[in-house]
Amino acid sequence: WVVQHAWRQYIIQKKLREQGVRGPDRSFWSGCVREITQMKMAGRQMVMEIHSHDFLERVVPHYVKWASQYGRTFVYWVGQRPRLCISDPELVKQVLSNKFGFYPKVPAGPAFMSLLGKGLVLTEGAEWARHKRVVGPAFTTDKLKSMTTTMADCAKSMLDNWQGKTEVEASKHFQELTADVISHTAFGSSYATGKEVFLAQKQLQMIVMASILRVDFPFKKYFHFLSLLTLALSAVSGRYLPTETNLRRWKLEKKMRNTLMSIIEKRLVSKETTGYGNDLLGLMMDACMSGKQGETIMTMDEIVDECKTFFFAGHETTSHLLTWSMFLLSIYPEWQEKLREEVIGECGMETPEPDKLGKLKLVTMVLFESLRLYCPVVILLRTAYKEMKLGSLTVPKGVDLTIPIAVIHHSKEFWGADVNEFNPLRFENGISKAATHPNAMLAFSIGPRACVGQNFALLEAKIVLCMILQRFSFSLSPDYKHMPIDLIALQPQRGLPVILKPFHP
Ligand code: HEM
Repeated sequence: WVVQHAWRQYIIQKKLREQGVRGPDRSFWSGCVREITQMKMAGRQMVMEIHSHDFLERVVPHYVKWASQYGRTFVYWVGQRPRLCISDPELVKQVLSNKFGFYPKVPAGPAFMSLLGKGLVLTEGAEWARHKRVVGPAFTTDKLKSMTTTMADCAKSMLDNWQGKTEVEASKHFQELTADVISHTAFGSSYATGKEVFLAQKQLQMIVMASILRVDFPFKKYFHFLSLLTLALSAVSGRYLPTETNLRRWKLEKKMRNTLMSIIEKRLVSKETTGYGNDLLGLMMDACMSGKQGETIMTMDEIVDECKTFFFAGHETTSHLLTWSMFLLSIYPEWQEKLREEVIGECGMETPEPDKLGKLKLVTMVLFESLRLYCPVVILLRTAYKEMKLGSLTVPKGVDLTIPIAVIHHSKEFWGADVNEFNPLRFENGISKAATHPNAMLAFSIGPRACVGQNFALLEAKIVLCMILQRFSFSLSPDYKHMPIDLIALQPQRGLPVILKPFHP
């Protein structure tokens, strides 16, 4: 096994080197993981100036260092796996737009699998297409419009809670709000039971995050000598041994599954009288049962996994979009004013209606600029299913491809000299004209695997921002520390404390 791996690594490295692709030194077992961890740990000590949006040295220091040493396309190793970093949007487009599945996602580890299940995010090929047929219809424009009132109601209860307060930790409130929205829109009247699933998933996520941050080898200090043994042990204990963490994980997984199954079974019983319901779950169940000749398109277990996927993919990312937008509007009060004027001009002090939301051009531009500067998803990973031609490169089979979204979003080459400045007007003529390459904006990814929930997220963020602007003016608290960190998604390491003042027109 060792010889086979060593040979494979040698061949891949040789093929890439012959094409001029270079990269840092690596150890056979851990690749470049130690160096990456050290650089990231050092990055985490940095506190940035509030108006500086160039967080790459802090969040992805290894890309900055290696791109400056080896050029924009370089190779590094994570354990046994080679990762080819590509940050040219033309190459990125070729990878993400491939319709034949030649660049599938890198297989998820057991921790992510337990968080998301085999839902839309983690499936491939025919299985993915089957899921997409069921999930896609739940996100059409009409279906989204019908969710506007629910979203506004959830935002209203958060803002009622802000009433009378002079300071709030906004990121915490946004996490609760987006969880509320997804629980309501996914489960409608079964919202309270649905929220239990969400709470279990949150705890599961803590376990996953802890395992990402902790390099947990039993004999860490003898790592060099016992690396094979320790890797094998940690792989086995990570998955199968009844360690304290695994026991907690299994218990939470069971709780999530049982709760979701009970909601689904109730819907099956009430189908004859009330139908499956008009929420995301109901729409999925409807699409699922309406196959040709009554055939079932997805099993109950698959619907359970899809619900987990919505929760996970749908609430964290959107809450960070809201957090970073609020941060930016706090430090650029002139933009806060412009947006308030636009919102009040279109919607007055009323709850925003779907047709009015479409007219809020400045709000949309600010959300895009926020997604560009502080993209919640920092990198995408794919793998070459077979030897592939990519631009002038031949990518050997089995090489993983890293697409560093944050690096592309902060590249002068595509966004111009003001790349690290907050300039929403760059989106005046739409996303495809904002940069020198039409696909330089990758916050929701592109191609067949692009985010299915992007319109949901933008709608929710618009409604919430509008309602905040109608009721409050806000600025950063002196306690805020500008420390963006990538913990599954990009977020402020110490939250976002903001000072609130009631707004009266
Ligand atoms: C600001 C908010 C959001 C951002 C920045 C975001 C970003 C992304 C990105 C970059 C991907 C591609 C991941 C990859 O290829 O590895 C993705 C996929 C996905 N997102 Fe989102 N997302 C957001 C909100 C949502 C919401 C609200 C939902 C659902 C309610 C959602 C559901 C999904 C799903 C199911 C996929 C997988 C699609 C597929 O593979 O076909 N996302 N998202």
